[in-house]
Amino acid sequence: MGMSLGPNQYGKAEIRLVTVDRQGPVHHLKDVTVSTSLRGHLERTHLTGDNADVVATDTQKNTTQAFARDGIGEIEDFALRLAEHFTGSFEHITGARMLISEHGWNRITVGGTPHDHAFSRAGDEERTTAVTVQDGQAWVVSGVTGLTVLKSTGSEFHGFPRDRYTTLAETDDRILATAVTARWRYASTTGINWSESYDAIRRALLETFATKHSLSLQQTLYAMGEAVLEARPEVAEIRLSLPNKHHFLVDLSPFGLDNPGEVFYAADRPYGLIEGTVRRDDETGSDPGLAWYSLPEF
Ligand SMILES: O=c1[nH]c(=O)c2[nH]c(=O)[nH]c2[nH]1
Repeated sequence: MGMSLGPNQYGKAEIRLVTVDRQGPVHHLKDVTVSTSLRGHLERTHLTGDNADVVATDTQKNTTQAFARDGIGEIEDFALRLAEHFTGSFEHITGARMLISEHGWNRITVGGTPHDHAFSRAGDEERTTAVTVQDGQAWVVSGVTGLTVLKSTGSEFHGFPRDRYTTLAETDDRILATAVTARWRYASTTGINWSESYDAIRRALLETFATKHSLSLQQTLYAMGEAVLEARPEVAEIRLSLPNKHHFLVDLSPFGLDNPGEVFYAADRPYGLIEGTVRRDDETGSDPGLAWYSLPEF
């Protein structure tokens, strides 16, 4: 039977890395998880077990740790540094994908003052980036995940088709809640202030979720993506994955009580999952298939 090796990559997954900038009395903390993947001419190890072209995953981990010695900086820059190092240093490694998620820490406030070196974890929200370098070209797809939001009114859902299996009541006032996963592809990989861009995109997502009167989570998804593209010219396209965190009105009638939108059951499963892309008409862009390949949750 004829066969050959198809697309493949390998690396070290979920390297946990915490750095402390202790140059002054006020320490700065960075907490990231890095996954490295290398691609290239790797037929030999797969077909014969000859490892002459294999940069060990242990070496990838060590390199990541060593590169953090003088600080990680912006996760996008750190990922680009690593990807360019691996592709530039080994002839048979022609591509690299670095995934980084950054976990937030807040300073503990003591008597109203932020403490110099004590922190509390910021919760489930993470800032993410996926940097791909392939044959000298680079793509940056950054994002946010675990951004959990809820609005207690300003959401309706009605007008959907009814068949013999439809039981859902139409509503003109419901809770809308989701945990936003967003990933956006930057049109360029240089000259961007990554943090400023991230903060502005996050703000646009939140403000639109809050202010857009919702007739469906799909409509809200599109409006959130549109707001980001309108506000940020550096973003070529954005993808959103929005689990509909259903809040069901509890039937209090067995207790002789009405329930005018006061008491809800927050179901965790199953959940609706609304996903979509918003892109510019004139965006021909780079190779999105490549840049999105193997991203978790898509
Ligand atoms: O915003 C929504 N979109 C749907 O597609 C859907 N389906 C459903 O049961 N509830 C909802 N809500």
